[in-house]
Amino acid sequence: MTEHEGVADGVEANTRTIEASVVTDFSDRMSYGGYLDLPTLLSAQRPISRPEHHDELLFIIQHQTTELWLKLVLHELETARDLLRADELGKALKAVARVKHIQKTLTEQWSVLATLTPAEYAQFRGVLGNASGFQSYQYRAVEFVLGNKNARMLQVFETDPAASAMLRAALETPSLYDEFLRLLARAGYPIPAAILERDVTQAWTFQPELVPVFTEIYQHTDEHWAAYETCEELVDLEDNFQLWRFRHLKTVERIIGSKTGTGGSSGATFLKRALELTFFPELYAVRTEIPG
Ligand code: HEM
Ligand SMILES: N[C@@H](CC(=O)c1ccccc1NC=O)C(=O)O
Repeated sequence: MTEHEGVADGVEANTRTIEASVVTDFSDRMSYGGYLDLPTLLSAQRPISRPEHHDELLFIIQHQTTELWLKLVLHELETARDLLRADELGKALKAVARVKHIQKTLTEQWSVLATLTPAEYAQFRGVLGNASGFQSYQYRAVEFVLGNKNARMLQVFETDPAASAMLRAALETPSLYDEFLRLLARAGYPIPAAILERDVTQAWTFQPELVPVFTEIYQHTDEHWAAYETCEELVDLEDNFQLWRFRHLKTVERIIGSKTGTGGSSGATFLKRALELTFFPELYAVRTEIPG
């Protein structure tokens, strides 16, 4: 046993001796909480139910952690898109790999919220008014970067100039898929000019002329390895995105059944329709074309 400032510690006391070299004076130094701005972060959970409902904190933290991860997803996808524009394919794939791990974390995270029962949620759902995840501008920006553009989604942000400006920029910027196709064209792949010059503010729709291009890539993978690998990474992104949507739907069904949403939609029925949206339809169509 060792003695430290008169307090017994060590193995017997089941405490750890703090080494003398450990820094304790932060009057003039960067600290953990200072660097991370914890006072701001940890004062941003403000339940509004009165009397305060125990489970509202879970609800808030589930959403805030999702928004934090979405901030990083957006940052990485924008970087990946810019790297594709600069013909830096390897670096772009590195960013996509990180996004895939975040998506898995976000999908897993639904199990925490699923511990909220219908009766518990009903006790504070009323205070949410018309607030809804439908108004998540970061979620919408991620959909836009992946190519599912929809100018009508900007309507709900009319009273939020910063969110509107951010989303309008995302709407008007070529998507990750647009930049991949442009990269393929620069590398000599026969991507039709009309696709390369498309109005990038419109939602991507299925382009049958691309399927033979991808079929060639998928049938002769050795000759087209970089393109092939990128295609499969994009399919992973879409697959992961759909899994998140599916878990959202199933969590919603178990908590509010088929009630209408606070955002004004039909609820689960509306969310089910999102499962039919697709980012990279040609990369799924190519599967049908592989002989065998
Ligand atoms: C008790 C938990 C939840 C319920 C009951 C719920 C319910 C709903 C409903 C009914 C909608 C449709 C829009 C509406 O009319 O409100 C919706 C949309 C949405 N929610 Fe949730 N939600 C829950 C948790 C979450 C969480 C934790 C997130 C994470 C940020 C989230 C993100 C979204 C997004 C992004 C949309 C728009 C989806 C789309 O456009 O397809 N939701 N939610
Ligand atoms: N749309 C949900 C409410 C909801 O989940 C929500 C409310 C405020 C802030 C974020 C939310 N999350 C997802 O929609 C509902 O209808 O119960």
